[in-house]
Amino acid sequence: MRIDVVSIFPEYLAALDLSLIGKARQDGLLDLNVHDLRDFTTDRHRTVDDTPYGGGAGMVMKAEPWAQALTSVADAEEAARPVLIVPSPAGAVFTQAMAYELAEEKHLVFACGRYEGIDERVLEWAGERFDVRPVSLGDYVLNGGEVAVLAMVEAIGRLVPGVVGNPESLVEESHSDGLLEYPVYTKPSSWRDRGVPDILLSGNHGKIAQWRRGQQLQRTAARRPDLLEKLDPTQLTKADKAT
Ligand SMILES: Nc1cc(-c2ccc3ccn(Cc4ccc(CN5CCCCC5)cc4)c3c2)n[nH]1
Repeated sequence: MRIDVVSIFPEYLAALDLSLIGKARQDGLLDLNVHDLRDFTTDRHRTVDDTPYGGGAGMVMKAEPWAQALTSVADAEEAARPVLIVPSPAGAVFTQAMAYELAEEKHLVFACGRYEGIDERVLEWAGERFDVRPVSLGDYVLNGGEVAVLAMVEAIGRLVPGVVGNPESLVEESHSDGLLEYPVYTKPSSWRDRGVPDILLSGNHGKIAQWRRGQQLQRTAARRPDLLEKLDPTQLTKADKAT
């Protein structure tokens, strides 16, 4: 998978050189390229913003540097129509389902806005060449798109085959079955007078799986009842309903 990120703060994305995603880049599993939007300006001051039409606070990102940058990255990979993900408070909320879907794509391009956002005409213009997706990380306002891109690249990248050593660990995670995950414990078995649930020390894997499922349901009911509402009834077994 090829990923291109365009930002006026390319150093913000340095964290993607580390750990799993960094190793995947070295292994050639992820071809991740970060670009400085200012490299696509033509004036001496490398201007990327200007005042908003209609007034209002702050500045808006100019369209032309984005058009130059996006054309350059689209040409870099002849793969089918790249997906252009534009972090925005006004986007569809990013979910694990979206991460799975995007992990199948050949070419992802992330446009990191700053200031008060990007001139809307860029998203309209990009529609010819890209599958344009405004995406929100959640219902809170960040100062720009970079933090959202770090989160999304990590969530998507770890689903690309070979990136996570043991694919087993991708199966039982939160949200992959529509529920929150169960609690985990490790040695010592007694820590500051706190023990580990006996069932986990029993070696009875059937009962352990049952207990873990019960914990998922209890946690989800307590912390995210909205997820329970969304559950497809076929995803709940008879035993679940007895919990
Ligand atoms: N999930 C999530 C993603 C983002 C995100 C993503 C991308 C950018 C680019 C800039 N910002 C900062 C910003 C966004 C909005 C405003 C308010 N708004 C501006 C337009 C006119 C009306 C009022 C102010 C500043 C961004 C914020 N935040 N949260």
